[in-house]
Amino acid sequence: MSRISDNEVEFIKRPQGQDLQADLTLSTTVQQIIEQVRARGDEALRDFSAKFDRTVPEAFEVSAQEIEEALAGIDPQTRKDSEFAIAQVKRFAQAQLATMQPLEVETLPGVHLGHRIIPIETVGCYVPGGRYPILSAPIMSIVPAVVAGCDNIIACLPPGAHSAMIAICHLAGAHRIFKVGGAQAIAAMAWGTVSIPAVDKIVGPGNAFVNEAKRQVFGKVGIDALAGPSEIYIVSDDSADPRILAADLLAQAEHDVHTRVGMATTSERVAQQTLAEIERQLLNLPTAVTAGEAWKRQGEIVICKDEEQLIAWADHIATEHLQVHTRDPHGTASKIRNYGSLFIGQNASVVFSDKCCGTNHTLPTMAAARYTGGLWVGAYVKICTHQWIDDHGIAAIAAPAVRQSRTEGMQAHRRAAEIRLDPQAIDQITAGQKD
Ligand SMILES: NC(=O)c1ccc[n+]([C@@H]2O[C@H](COP(=O)([O-])OP(=O)(O)OC[C@H]3O[C@@H](n4cnc5c(N)ncnc54)[C@H](O)[C@@H]3O)[C@@H](O)[C@H]2O)c1
Ligand SMILES: N[C@H](CO)Cc1c[nH]c[nH+]1
Ligand SMILES: [Zn+2]
Repeated sequence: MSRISDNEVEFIKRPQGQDLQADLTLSTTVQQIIEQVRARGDEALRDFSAKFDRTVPEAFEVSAQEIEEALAGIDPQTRKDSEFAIAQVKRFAQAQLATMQPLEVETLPGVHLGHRIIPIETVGCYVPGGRYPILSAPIMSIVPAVVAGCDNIIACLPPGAHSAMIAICHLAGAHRIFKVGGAQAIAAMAWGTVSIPAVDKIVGPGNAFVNEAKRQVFGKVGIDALAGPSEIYIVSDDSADPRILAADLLAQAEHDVHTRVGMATTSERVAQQTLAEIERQLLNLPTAVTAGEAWKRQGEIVICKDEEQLIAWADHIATEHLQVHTRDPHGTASKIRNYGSLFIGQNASVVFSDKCCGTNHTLPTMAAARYTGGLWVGAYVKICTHQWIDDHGIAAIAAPAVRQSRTEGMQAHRRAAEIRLDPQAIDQITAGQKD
């Protein structure tokens, strides 16, 4: 098992930012938003939209005419590129779904067990708005729901979102689209309001408010995972190109000042050159205000003594995106356990998954990659078991069930098993004459 601590590696740059998710007021703020939406429905949604989005839509649901206008307004090349991305995400989701098979197996003579793959009926896809209109975001949440065969696919996006985002929600296959963002959108989809239907499961990334709301409504509805501010980590040796490393780190840093970006390397030279290269590239990066702040607050470069330590450190970080830039990237990659998605070799930049190669870009952050992968078609289906048992099966399993129930003092359980074992005695068993 890989356990490693900060003092075992050498920090060339340490992150200085505080963890936004650890902000205690966040939990209380979100709890109040959820309570208000639950109690006052659409009225609360209007209040929170005015407060946090500075705009209150006339109707929360996007009308057929608004969809037509959004489709008419989208730049033709942007539409083509979005359709390309939809096709790639669909192709990969279909291939992944094909790996999930229904099961029928006879585990003992007469004991027939199985499972079915059942699409979730109603899903709510949160589409983040904010700093950039991320055109691939609706695709990543909606397309796998279509592939899974969900009956009702609801999309929520902040009221200020670019109209192209509405067009892409529609092209991706959303059945209904609503202009409501943040924690209030999550509360609305969990509890339902007059305008917004309650869903069975909520998926999709978002800011700290969105994620905290998903955490708090979990149980009332299912959630995919907590996918917060983007993260990238790179493991490298001295074969890596610091210009490429810096470009890939800054690509994710431009998302948000909370983006966590970092690199571990076995090469002191690569570490120092990447540090210098980041400062150089920031000088002419149009989004340097955000990317530079993210790098200042969250940026990290560490030196590991060998590949074994590099791998242990990567598992410790459990980042959303892990790029591997070593001489034998497949060899290194095969030894790593904790990541949201793995980018093997110099060509596999995170940007391709972000936009259009077909893997889902909604991935676990904040080290959730220790226990989950990212959003995928499997998140939109339930694997539900069933069983049927013939007389041979009863002979094999009823006696142990009777004995265990008796040992546990669960007499009603014992009777239910016993009447299968001895059907002629059902009246005596249920009358308590065989207790
Ligand atoms: N992990 C992933 O897969 C992934 C994918 C895409 C985007 N992201 C991340 O999603 C995030 C998107 O964040 P965003 O903010 O741009 O969009 P968002 O849609 O998540 O949040 C915007 C909403 O937050 C609410 N809000 C704003 N200020 C608030 C406040 N003070 N109190 C309560 N609510 C408030 C508003 O209602 C607004 O509609 C980014 O951090 C990005 O990195 C992650
Ligand atoms: N990197 C984001 C997920 O963390 C997704 C994205 C889309 N476009 C750009 N970035
Ligand atoms: Zn990105």
